[in-house]
Amino acid sequence: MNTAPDFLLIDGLSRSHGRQRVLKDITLGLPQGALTVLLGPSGCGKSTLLRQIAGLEPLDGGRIVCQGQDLAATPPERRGFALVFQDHALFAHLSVYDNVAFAPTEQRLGQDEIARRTRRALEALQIAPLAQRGIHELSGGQQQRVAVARALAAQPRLLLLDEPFSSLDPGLREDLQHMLRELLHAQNQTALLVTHDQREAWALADRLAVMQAGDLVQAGEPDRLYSQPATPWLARFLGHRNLGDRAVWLDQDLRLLRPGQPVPPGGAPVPVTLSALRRLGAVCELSLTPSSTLHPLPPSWGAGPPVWQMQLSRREWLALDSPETGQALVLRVDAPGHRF
Ligand SMILES: Nc1ncnc2c1ncn2[C@@H]1O[C@H](COP(=O)(O)OP(=O)(O)OP(=O)(O)O)[C@@H](O)[C@H]1O
Repeated sequence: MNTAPDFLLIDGLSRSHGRQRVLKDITLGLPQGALTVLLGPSGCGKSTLLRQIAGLEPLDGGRIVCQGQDLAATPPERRGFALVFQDHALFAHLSVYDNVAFAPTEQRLGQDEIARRTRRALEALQIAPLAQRGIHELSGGQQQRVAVARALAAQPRLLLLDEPFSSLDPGLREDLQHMLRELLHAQNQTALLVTHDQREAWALADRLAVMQAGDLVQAGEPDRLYSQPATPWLARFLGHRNLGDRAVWLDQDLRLLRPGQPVPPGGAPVPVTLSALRRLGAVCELSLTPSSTLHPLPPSWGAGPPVWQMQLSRREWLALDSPETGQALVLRVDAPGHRF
């Protein structure tokens, strides 16, 4: 659990366009050094909130407090925030390298530090080979990566990212998400990233905030939102589908077996930890302890090779990505001893 004090407090923000209430009394803290992901369907108000934090959109109510200081009178350029919006806004007359080196140079850092930060950001975004190119010689996706690298190299007080990887292919996007997360942590960078892509949110978020139609539905640790969604809408949005009281049968690759499906050959018992499940593309939470294991069923439970049954201490929610559909399946698992 993150106990660091909030770096930024969004306190009761609202915004309307005509009769449409785009933001309804949003309150959210951004912890120092953490990446908070703001997730929600298209049009729910994410970008509006980001723009308000940046100082580019008026507030109809509420306040934004950064390290104890109300930002109402602080113009965007004095906030010390870096923004990556969907239009990139790169310096067209500068090379890729000079775009990324721009902020460290303005900050009058030493030559070595400028070069180090610039190189690190270029490498993280996998654009070092493009360093000497002009901006007009880049694809849209490459420009997007330059924009992210430029913002990272600035090491701002707060990094604001609006759908920063939207133009990229899925494979590259996943690589860059991984690199971004590593670099943000290495820099202890406080950041807020907006996306409507759930995979991106799960890959990146230290904290997750989900919006729906101008409301902040829930914010907190991603696993907590997943296992204890605050509203039925959020449960559905996150992919929960209750399959009822059924036994959970898993093969050694943690694939779900349907009733009656032939049991594949088993392997060694698989220790189940949250991180092991996540590596396998699954999410499991609530009170599954790190020491929980999958045990082979005793032979009396059926002929044939062993399968694994998850031993759980009490009623749990178990969510696994279905390899067939790519959708998350959530199963309610009853206590051991209960025969399904
Ligand atoms: N200048 C404006 N005038 C009128 N309505 C606006 C204006 N800007 C935004 N809106 C409306 O406010 C709502 C929220 O827009 P916003 O861009 O914040 O959503 P979003 O969650 O970021 O969406 P997306 O993921 O599609 O970018 C939308 O219904 C949008 O049409």
